[in-house]
Amino acid sequence: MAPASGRVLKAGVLGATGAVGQRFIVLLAQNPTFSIHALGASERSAGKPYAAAAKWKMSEPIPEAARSMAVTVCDPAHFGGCDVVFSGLDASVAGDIERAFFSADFAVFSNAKNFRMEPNVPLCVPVVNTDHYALVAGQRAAMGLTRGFIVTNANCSTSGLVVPLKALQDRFGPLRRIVVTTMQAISGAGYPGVPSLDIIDNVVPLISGEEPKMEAEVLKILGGLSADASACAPLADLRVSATCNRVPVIDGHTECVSVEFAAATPPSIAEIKQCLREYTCEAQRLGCHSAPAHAICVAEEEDRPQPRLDRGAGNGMSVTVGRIRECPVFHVKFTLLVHNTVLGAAGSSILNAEYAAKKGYL
Ligand SMILES: NC(=O)C1=CN([C@@H]2O[C@H](COP(=O)(O)OP(=O)(O)OC[C@H]3O[C@@H](n4cnc5c(N)ncnc54)[C@H](OP(=O)(O)O)[C@@H]3O)[C@@H](O)[C@H]2O)C=CC1
Ligand SMILES: N[C@@H](CC(=O)OP(=O)(O)O)C(=O)O
Repeated sequence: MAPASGRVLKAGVLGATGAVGQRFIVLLAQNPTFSIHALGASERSAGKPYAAAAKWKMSEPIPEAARSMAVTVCDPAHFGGCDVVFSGLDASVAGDIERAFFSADFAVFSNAKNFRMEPNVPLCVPVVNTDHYALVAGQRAAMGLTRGFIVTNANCSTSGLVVPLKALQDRFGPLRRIVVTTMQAISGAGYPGVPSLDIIDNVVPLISGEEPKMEAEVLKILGGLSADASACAPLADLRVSATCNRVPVIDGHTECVSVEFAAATPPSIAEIKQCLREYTCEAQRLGCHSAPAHAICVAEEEDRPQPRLDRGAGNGMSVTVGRIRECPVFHVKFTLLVHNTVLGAAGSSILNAEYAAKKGYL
């Protein structure tokens, strides 16, 4: 995809050495819209070549474009010339560092939780709610910025969940109640993450802070904006209950979902499957490079989706939905799979930035 400006955009990556940062490097090195221009991490990594600073965990080799680039601290002064800055920073430092970058007029695309629930910050899953970019104008006006803004992407489990929910909401009207139980991969906890003695041969029924995040983020993403587009307007009538578990899978979060529609007569299972198959989004229609051909892949096999078999769907940008069947308590239940570091993290940030480029925000 050529950006609106027709030139390749220079990208900086904050937190470039971490689990999400490494995924950014792999994806950006293959992306025609961006070139890798600057890499930032902590004082521990600063001054080292990227290959020495990152404990590389991707199955792809370290891209040549980044291998010998020097890592710097995350100071805007080191990111001059960047058209866009992607953040895979640890949440303990992301707030102050990301604020410093957008205050310095950089366009920031963040994976961290710190700004997600700010009313004037788009919490954008790029195959779901790119209409929330309308908030950017007010953000710039409020802060006196000309080029800078911040767009966040969602928690990795939220990112998968909202895709089929958006398709169902658009076609069949408001949803009333959602119950979701996740089985989340260990890469979601970053590196070194969960100790091996905790996770091998085991399931851990707690991911601290995850459940309230999911429950709140869904309402913001599926909601609208205020009439003057200055703030988001989260859904008020949808109730979401999440239970989150850590399982011994490397990549790919699996989620069991039950949905109740607000309508008295719910759609049939056949109508629901057709709706999910037919779902398309604006990023696809604009021809953004990272937009998957199918935002939702409907699996007909009775034992799918599975993380090892389905996490690569759409290069990690599709959500696979299977086991779609009637729910004796709510209306429908299904199982979905999302690649947590692609659509659930770096891939969404990159598609968000491709969308921003197409729409003239960059
Ligand atoms: N993993 C996932 O599936 C998802 C993660 N996220 C979010 O993305 C972010 C990154 O997660 P993840 O990659 O898993 O985490 P990691 O712990 O693997 O990586 C954290 C990164 O932050 C850097 N960092 C830590 N402290 C500092 C500091 N003081 N100054 C500058 N940089 C610092 C680290 O650099 P160094 O190597 O030098 O220490 C590293 O690059 C988090 O906010 C996380 O919540 C969101 C969705 C999904
Ligand atoms: N907590 C998620 C990953 C993550 O970091 O999410 P968040 O950015 O919402 O804190 C997981 O462990 O799988």
